[in-house]
Amino acid sequence: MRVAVIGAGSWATALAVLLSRNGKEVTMWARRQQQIEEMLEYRENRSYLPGVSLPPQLRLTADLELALADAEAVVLGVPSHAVRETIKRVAGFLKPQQHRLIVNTAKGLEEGSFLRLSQVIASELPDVFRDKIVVLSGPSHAEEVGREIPTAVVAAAAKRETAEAAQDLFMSPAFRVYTNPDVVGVELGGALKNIIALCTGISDGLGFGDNTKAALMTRGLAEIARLGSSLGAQPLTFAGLAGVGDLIVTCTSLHSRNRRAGILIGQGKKLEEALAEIKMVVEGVRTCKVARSLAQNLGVSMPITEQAYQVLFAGADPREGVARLMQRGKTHEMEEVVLNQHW
Ligand SMILES: NC(=O)C1=CN([C@@H]2O[C@H](COP(=O)(O)OP(=O)(O)OC[C@H]3O[C@@H](n4cnc5c(N)ncnc54)[C@H](O)[C@@H]3O)[C@@H](O)[C@H]2O)C=CC1
Ligand SMILES: O=C(CO)COP(=O)(O)O
Repeated sequence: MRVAVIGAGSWATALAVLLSRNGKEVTMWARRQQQIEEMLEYRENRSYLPGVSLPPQLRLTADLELALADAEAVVLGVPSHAVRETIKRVAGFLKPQQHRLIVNTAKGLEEGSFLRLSQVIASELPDVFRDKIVVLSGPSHAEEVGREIPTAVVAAAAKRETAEAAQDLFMSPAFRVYTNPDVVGVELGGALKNIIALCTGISDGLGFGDNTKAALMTRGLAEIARLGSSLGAQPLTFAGLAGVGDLIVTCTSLHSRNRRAGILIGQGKKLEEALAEIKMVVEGVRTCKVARSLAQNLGVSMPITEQAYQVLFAGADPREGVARLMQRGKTHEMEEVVLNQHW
């Protein structure tokens, strides 16, 4: 299968390399010609994925039409805020008979519309492409995928054959792909865990310990599942790779951009300073804003997200944010379930 990978950041590059190693004919598109020249010169994406060689057969271009010309699968690897403008441009070159798979790999929610990214993509494409949209998510840092470190992810689509087509495309000895019909849950798990990763980073930056991290991750998962379920996700999806799996990797890995940004904020840096230092996209920042508004609109309780919002956007002291979480009114661990069933 011929594949166009749209974007040339760390994740797009790792996936383009993986697909090339899988024997696919891959063309990777970057919007800046200068980045293409750098990658052509060094056969390496030194800015976003240093140390990983680009296979000789991987084609590189800044010409979007050329990238899509003979592709059958399109893999979108741009950050969430760029998904709409990018798919709008891509749409102009898509042909229903030829382009059989549209895979989104970004993790986020659209600001303003509150849409999941597969919904953003669907809204910009003719209806004939609806069943071809797949979401790829799960615990998968580019730095490790680029080095063929064993990784397992999820491909979610409304139609089983579509998810299986993505499974066949990406599956390799070091990259295992499961399918899941719960597109809503898989997308929300991937987007919302970034907020919690920022928080565990902040906790680490403040010098708190493993207990704090475990508490944030577990209670973070509870609020992810609460918002997710209220938006139509299957609760069990959050116990899978796109839920707790991605939460674990992002909250504990030093590769995580979200966690690293959080550490800097916990150490006293302003949000802008932290983002400038990380250089790559820190999706949890935008997602925090969107998730907080969504939770407020739906009447869903998300206390950790609320404190993250206060710290990121309202100038709250992170230490006070932690204190407010610890000293909230008393509650039951599984209020919705246990209170209805036993008490
Ligand atoms: N890096 C990782 O390990 C993983 C990242 N992701 C997701 O993939 C998405 C991309 O993340 P990364 O590759 O880490 O980001 P990155 O910061 O490494 O690269 C972002 C790339 O997008 C380009 N870009 C920025 N604005 C653009 C625009 N308006 N139009 C076109 N291109 C634009 C940048 O020039 C850069 O090449 C995010 O949603 C992230 O959550 C998902 C799984 C793993
Ligand atoms: O989603 C990711 C890993 O699965 C990437 O997380 P970060 O953006 O925090 O690095």
